[in-house]
Amino acid sequence: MLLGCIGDDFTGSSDLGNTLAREGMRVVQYTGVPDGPADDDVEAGVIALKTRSIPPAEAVRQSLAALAWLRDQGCEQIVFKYCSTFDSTPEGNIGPVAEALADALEADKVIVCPAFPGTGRSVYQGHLFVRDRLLSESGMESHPLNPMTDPDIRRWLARQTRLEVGHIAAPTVLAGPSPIAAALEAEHQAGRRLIVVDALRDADLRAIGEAAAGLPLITGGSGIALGLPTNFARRGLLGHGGRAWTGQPGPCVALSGSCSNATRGQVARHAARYPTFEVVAGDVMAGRVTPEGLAETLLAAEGLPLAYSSADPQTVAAAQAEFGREAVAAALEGFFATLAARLVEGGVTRLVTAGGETSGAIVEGLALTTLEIGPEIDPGVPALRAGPALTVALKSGNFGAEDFFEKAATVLAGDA
Ligand SMILES: Nc1ncnc2c1ncn2[C@@H]1O[C@H](COP(=O)(O)OP(=O)(O)OP(=O)(O)O)[C@@H](O)[C@H]1O
Ligand SMILES: O=C(O)[C@@H](O)C(=O)CO
Repeated sequence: MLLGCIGDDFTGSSDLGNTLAREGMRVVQYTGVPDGPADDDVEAGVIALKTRSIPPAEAVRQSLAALAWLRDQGCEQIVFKYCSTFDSTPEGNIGPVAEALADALEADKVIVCPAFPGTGRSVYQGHLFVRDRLLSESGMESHPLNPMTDPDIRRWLARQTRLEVGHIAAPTVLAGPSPIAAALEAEHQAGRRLIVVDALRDADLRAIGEAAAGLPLITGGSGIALGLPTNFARRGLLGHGGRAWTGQPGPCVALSGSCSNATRGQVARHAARYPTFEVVAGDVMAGRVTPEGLAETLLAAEGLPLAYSSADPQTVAAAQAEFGREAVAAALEGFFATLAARLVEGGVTRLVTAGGETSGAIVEGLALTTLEIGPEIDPGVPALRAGPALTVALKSGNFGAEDFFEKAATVLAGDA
């Protein structure tokens, strides 16, 4: 294994796997730290953790355990993947995890770059944009778990870490790999170890990737990995891409716990065409709806049924005020995990999930240990094979076109 990756959630990990596979690496995504060694032909291993919204010390512990396994597999470079909208709170977990990994790897120039131009995320003058809006005006300011209220990621990150935060601005990035490498060195000499790097286009990310050849640790969204496979290919270290991926016929169900603007649009579109069932937070908290009962309904439904708890910010805020933010999130995630298990037991062979936390709970609930990365459904979302009779798509909240659920069902079937 050449490249070792640690993702702070499951959808984000498959987003990174998608980028690396598209760029020619043979990639496997693991759920948590594997018990045994990786297969010999794996070139990039992505360990998917669910550390985005847990206490920082626990996120650090799990990330260091992942690092130890990846080093045992021989990885010479590590990527720490977090969200392209920099999902975190003033406590963490991006800063604490990056800092711990940097210490363990003795990394003194650590790139921090959440840019993902393919989905409209760019970093300019240290500020994160989602298309033409600042992060803090993009809808992310009302995220259920980590409201992003400051678009200056240098300032946001500085609240999370003891390390000095540096910056490389767009003019240097546009000048190419050598000036970027020189600027990284200058930031290091100035004592700034976590270095936010501007990036507007894929070409910028490829240049940053080239400048990062040989760095032990790189952090960012999946875009930061765009240029890394070429570094290995140049040295003749890559084989010929992934194994052949095949789709899976059979029943398909979509489950959504994401409350992002994009997912709510996808749910609304889907509801106009297919059987759609709302999971109301208060009903779950009061036990008025059970995963077993809903599974039966979904299994009996025609077409491509969808169950969702996705709701607008006012509805989410009201549920959180009544039951507590963590309690309602845990109850809904547990509900979807059990629901998914009942659906697969009932014969579902294609499962589409929306929302990082939600998808993580479902993958854990189904005890899926390795995921083979398949074709891209929409930017950042690949089809995944989870076992001999199960394919899944784990959609990050804000990703995907309006008809994502339908599109995913088609690609999972191998029909695209
Ligand atoms: N109706 C609701 N009321 C309160 N909380 C909800 C509701 N629906 C979902 N949630 C919780 O909100 C959180 C949504 O996070 P999740 O990561 O699944 O989606 P997302 O943030 O849109 O996706 P991503 O992390 O990929 O951007 C989950 O913990 C979920 O349980
Ligand atoms: O980077 C992103 O936006 C996604 O891969 C993700 O991590 C959302 O959960």
